[in-house]
Amino acid sequence: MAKTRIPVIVVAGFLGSGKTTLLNHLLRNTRGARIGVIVNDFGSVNIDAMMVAGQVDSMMSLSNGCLCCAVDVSDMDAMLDKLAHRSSDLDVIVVEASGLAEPRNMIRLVVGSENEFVTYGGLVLVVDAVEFDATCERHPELEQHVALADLVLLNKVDRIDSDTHDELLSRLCRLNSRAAVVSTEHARIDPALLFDIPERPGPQPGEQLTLDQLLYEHDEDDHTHLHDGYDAITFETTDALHPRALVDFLENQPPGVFRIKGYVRVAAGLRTSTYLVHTVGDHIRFDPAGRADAASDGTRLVVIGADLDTDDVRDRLGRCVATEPVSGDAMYAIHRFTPR
Ligand SMILES: Nc1nc2c(ncn2[C@@H]2O[C@H](COP(=O)(O)OP(=O)(O)OP(=O)(O)O)[C@@H](O)[C@H]2O)c(=O)[nH]1
Repeated sequence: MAKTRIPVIVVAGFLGSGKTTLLNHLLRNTRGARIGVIVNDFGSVNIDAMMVAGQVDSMMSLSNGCLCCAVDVSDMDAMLDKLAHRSSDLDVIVVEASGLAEPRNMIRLVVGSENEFVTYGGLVLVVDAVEFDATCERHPELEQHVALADLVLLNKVDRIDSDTHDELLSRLCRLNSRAAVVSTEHARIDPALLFDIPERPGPQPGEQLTLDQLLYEHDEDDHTHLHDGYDAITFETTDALHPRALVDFLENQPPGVFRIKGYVRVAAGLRTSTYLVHTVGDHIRFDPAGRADAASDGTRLVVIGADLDTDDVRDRLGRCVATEPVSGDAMYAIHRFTPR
């Protein structure tokens, strides 16, 4: 089967909002995922320690200038090419934009990449809960950045009261009703919300825990559970789905959804086909599933997000099941989102 493309996640946020804190948190809680990192400079990321512990698998840094201003698509491609190639075993690449970067430019660099082994994995915007109002006054473009985000981390909620918290949540929701908003302290978010956690075998009895596992368990002891802020809903059916109904669901996702992934079996004309589907925010991708794929005899989708209405998500997906014969050209709805 073709190599799965490596998602490239852009992390943006105004100066001091907590981007580096998020990156360090993800690197300490990789849960076995292999992470490649592109940052402006490694000054504040504890890269040496991470390297020694085997937490960071590959890194690229732009030591002078701002990633978004100084880099054009070919520069970004040169960095991505070093991380993502045929023999790369990375699960995800995280690009940390500098605090003044324009997220739209960063997205353009990733989406415009000609590297065939990567796919855009979404924009994570870190918002400083304490400074949001003041920053918006000085830099109104911050509101547009919120509108672009696929996942908003409302960070530093330890420093605001619950009324302010509620107000901020509704304001962010007004600015972007589509994105999942997760409130965090010190950017502690479950990495599973951002990237797939690989199913690699855990330590056998008598085996030592890796530093990753030790760090992860340590975090779990000290703080609220990382997965408190989000839901993962699984939808399974052996009935084939209607391609147009499915695409309509994916293009008009329920509020709070951040990612959708899994296998779908769709029917059109006399054919049923199975695809691997992956969405993050507005970005939808269908890859034909290989024949030998064990999961290819039905639909199994996982919908991940914050404050999801489980019944609504299941009902809407249930309504995607094809109840009548579907015309063959309905498959074009999906072909719009298959790789060239
Ligand atoms: N109280 C509190 N402090 C936080 C939280 N998250 C981050 N900080 C602190 O805020 C400061 C800025 O965090 P960084 O992660 O460096 O922010 P950044 O977005 O990478 O900053 P730039 O690189 O300057 O854009 C640091 O001192 C962090 O320790 C939080 O949730 N609560």
